[in-house]
Amino acid sequence: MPSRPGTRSGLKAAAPKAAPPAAGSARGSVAAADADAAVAGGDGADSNIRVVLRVRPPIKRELAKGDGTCVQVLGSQAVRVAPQLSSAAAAPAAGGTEPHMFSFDHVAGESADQECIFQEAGSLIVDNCLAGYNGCIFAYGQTGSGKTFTMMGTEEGGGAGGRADASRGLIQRVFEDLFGRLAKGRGAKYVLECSFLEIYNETINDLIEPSRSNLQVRESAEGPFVPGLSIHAVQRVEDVVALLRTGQANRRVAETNTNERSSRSHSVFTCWLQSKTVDASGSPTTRRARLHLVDLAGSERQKASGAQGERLKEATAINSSLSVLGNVIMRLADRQQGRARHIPYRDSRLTYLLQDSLGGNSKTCLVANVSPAPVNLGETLSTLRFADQAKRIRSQAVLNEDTDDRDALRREIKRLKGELSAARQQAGQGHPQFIVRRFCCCFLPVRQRTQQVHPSSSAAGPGSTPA
Ligand SMILES: Nc1ncnc2c1ncn2[C@@H]1O[C@H](COP(=O)(O)OP(=O)(O)OP(=O)(O)O)[C@@H](O)[C@H]1O
Repeated sequence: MPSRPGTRSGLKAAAPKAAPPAAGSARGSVAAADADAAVAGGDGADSNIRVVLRVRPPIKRELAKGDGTCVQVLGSQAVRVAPQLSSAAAAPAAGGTEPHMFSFDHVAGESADQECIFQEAGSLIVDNCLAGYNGCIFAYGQTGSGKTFTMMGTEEGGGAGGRADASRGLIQRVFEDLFGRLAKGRGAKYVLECSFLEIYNETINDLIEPSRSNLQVRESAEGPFVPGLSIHAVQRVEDVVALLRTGQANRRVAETNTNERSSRSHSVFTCWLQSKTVDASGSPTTRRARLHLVDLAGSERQKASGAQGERLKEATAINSSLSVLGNVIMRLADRQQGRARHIPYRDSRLTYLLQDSLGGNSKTCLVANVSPAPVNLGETLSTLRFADQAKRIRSQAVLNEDTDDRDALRREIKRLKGELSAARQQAGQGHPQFIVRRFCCCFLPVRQRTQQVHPSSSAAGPGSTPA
């Protein structure tokens, strides 16, 4: 089983409701992790958060207004933002203020398709995951900037389903790549399990089994986890798509002035992978990785979104948790420059749950989404500043790998056999009690030794602490 706190705490892996695994077993024994590919993948333990910027095309409403654009993509890594830039003209319009320049690992313009975003944001994370590193991809940006489009694709319910559909999202593509790579393996085994939750008004709810609501975050040696969350074994991409559909259907979505289908909660799709490979000499290696795929709710200005009542309450919770996220990122970036900083992870459920992915044991990629419309200039600049700070954060991912060193085991067996044969020889010369004592002294704690080998001994009285 993958090393995940839910398993260790005794939580049983729930059977996937939407897509039962192939008959008999929850384990993926049909395919194998390709050890060579897994080892070759990954980019080492230390790396900065990778930042990919995606500028979505103008939507109908924005085109109808005819305001042009405020974002200009300059090559594959730079972007310029100014109050009014037409996509044809490079210079800011007359009276425009100084443009703001930003650079990122990759900048995807309006024409970039979903596959391009997968190649830039997902592919390396899959490499790292197979190599045994935890990973996280999170989509950030103002409401209506394209986060859900990026992560889930267009079809309602998550992922477009058909593999030929070009609009399927990043999460589906990550699993297509992952399963494809696992299937190329030779003889090794893997186990893949997933969960899907939302953080709505600071409450954690299970998106696959909605009766599991108001869940808590706990910490374990392997990072934060959510006890009580249902966990589902998956064996093929279709299982993942079914989970995404079920979860998206249960996620809170509502119409606002700025987005017809605005996500009112943060969603976190998590998968745990454990793969076991055997090298040419017969030595097995087990690798584990946890991958968070996060579609954040978008920041919104009350005036623009027209939120009232329940919508306003949601917007306030969204904005406040995003503000904690911004604060965490700012402080982590400060810390990178040598300034001592307390990181307020516990100020929101989102940052508490994702603390490992933000400043710790994870390979993380941020997909920052922006709208090109001049009316969104303020929000676009704020997203770009957030992304600019995120790219300065360096995480130290830990390789989750166990290698059984057969040679070492053989040497140990040989040594123990030698000791046993020496003890036998001595036994021929001494009293049998001596052998029993010698054996017990090796394997029992002092107190038990005293009581079992010398039941009448008073050297260790009741209540005394073993040495
Ligand atoms: N790259 C893109 N190409 C075409 N259409 C896009 C693209 N990105 C977003 N859209 C469209 O823009 C609209 C808003 O996108 P989406 O719902 O993904 O935004 P969001 O950031 O998730 O918003 P919210 O935070 O309110 O949930 C949708 O109609 C979506 O189809």
